[in-house]
Amino acid sequence: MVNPPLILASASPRRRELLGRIGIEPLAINAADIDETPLKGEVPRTYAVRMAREKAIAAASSGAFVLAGDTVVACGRRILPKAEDEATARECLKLISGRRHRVLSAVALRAPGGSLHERLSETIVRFKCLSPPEIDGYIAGGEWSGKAGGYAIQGSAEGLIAWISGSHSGVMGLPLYETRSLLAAAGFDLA
Ligand SMILES: Cc1cn([C@H]2C[C@H](O)[C@@H](COP(=O)(O)OP(=O)(O)OP(=O)(O)O)O2)c(=O)[nH]c1=O
Repeated sequence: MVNPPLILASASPRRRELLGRIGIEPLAINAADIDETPLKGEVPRTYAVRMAREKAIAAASSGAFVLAGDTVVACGRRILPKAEDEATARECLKLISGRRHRVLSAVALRAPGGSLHERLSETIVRFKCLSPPEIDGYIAGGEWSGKAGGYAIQGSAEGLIAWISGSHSGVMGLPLYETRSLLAAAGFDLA
């Protein structure tokens, strides 16, 4: 069976790499530029799914599958920002130090006919209690840049993570189990 083309609606090189791990090479990358402001009172899981869905809709292309993802780090009901500067990254690390937080990673698929389907992965992560020198060292390394919650599990932060329950690929940005099952349910041939 020949699949319709698949477009990845993401500027994230990690999402492309993760997709490659399950043998899928997108025909094109069409990063969606959407308003990522959470709605008033919006809870993290609803927000993550809505963002993934809106990215898939924004990159819609007739006759193609469009895949999008969104990864949100949450402390209780609080949605942590994507760290774009050192001060934000530092604030996030102080908040998640020594306690559990959740990583909600949503994936949305727009099928060639226009129907939309989503899946959500939820992972619980616990960092060790971070000392001030550990926080300084992590900040100096710069791996936090552009990452939700101010860290990247795929880098040196893994040495600071005491425990994780859920999906490692989900924390990185694209939950592969959910992605595969979403594609299979929509009739994409993964053979
Ligand atoms: C927590 C965590 C997040 N991240 C990344 C994944 C996402 O790229 C980013 C969260 O932002 P997203 O808005 O999910 O994605 P993005 O802006 O990078 O890309 P696009 O919207 O174009 O698809 O944080 C990691 O790479 N590792 C981690 O451990």
